[in-house]
Amino acid sequence: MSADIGNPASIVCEKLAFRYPGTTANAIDNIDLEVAAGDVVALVGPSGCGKSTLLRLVAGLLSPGAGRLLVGGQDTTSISPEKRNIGWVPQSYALFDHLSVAANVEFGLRARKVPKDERAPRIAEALKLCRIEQFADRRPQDLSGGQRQRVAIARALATRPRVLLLDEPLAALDPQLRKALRADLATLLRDSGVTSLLVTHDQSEALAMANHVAVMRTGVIEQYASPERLWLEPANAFVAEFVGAASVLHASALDDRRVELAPGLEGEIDIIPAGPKVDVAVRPADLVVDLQGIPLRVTAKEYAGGSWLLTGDLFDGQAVSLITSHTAEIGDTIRVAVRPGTQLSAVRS
Ligand SMILES: Nc1ncnc2c1ncn2[C@@H]1O[C@H](COP(=O)(O)OP(=O)(O)OP(=O)(O)O)[C@@H](O)[C@H]1O
Repeated sequence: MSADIGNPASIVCEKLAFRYPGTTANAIDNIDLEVAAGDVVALVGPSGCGKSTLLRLVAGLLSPGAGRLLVGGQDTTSISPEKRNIGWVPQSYALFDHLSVAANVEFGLRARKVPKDERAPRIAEALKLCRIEQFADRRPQDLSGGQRQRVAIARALATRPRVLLLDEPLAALDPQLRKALRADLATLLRDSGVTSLLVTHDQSEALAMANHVAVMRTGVIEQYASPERLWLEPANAFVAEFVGAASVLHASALDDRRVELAPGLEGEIDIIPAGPKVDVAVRPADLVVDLQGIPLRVTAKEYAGGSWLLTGDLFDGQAVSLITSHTAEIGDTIRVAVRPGTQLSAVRS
């Protein structure tokens, strides 16, 4: 699919900045970002980092304080939100419960003043793409959360947007459904061919759904890369910790590839270190319980379904987590080593 659903546009932010009136800091600060036409991109980061603000700027609900925003190569400064041809899927879906699914989708077309005779084929096309044709006559309240989400997406896609913006698209679903539906949603977005920009605060959702991920912190983009690159080559400790649930340890280089993460805890890294000291991302799957290993005093435990996520302090004070089938109590000391065969990621900057 589907050249006729939309004609996807690229999105380019050049030194984009925005400050809310009455505040002293920029909510978005000097952002450079290039989203290719047809790409699926996630904006991810902790609460308050500026994800929704960036989405609202692209939608035209806010105007940049500085910098430029181009959609399809065109500077948006002089294009009103209605003329931008951008689809918006709000977090709550904002469906009309008194209207059928088809009428909800038609609503978006009416709002865009699409002539009546063009509406029926457009509605059919959007319902088909979202695989909800069979629900055309139902009310949204008689659908599951996942199906309601598809109605909201169908309503946006029927307008043949050049860009689709999704604000926390899975937030209204319960946790089990969230995980089950994220692959479905990713497939739908890719099949639609529309450039999609989605906001999430959940790094695992961003990695699972997007082709590229912008990791944000306090108004800036810390790294913009494919999920794999983010995982393998985190630009800094924040990205490693936020995206990979990693602890960043200050290690000493032993030779070309081997490092000492803490006294007695050695591992291999993926690059030749530039100097005697190197920051290394250590993720929960990188460590194992090992009687020959070094002591770790357990400070927190969390059941992770068949295994435990244990967090603790190494004796030099650095905190790490590991996922293990061994259980331990808070306050216990266990022994840990780097999982044999693991290549740890050096943090480049
Ligand atoms: N209407 C507003 N007036 C003033 N400040 C605002 C307004 N909306 C957001 N902000 C501030 O701008 C910054 C960015 O907010 P934004 O809503 O974009 O963050 P976010 O990453 O989407 O957060 P969340 O994940 O919690 O939704 C925050 O510091 C926030 O307090």
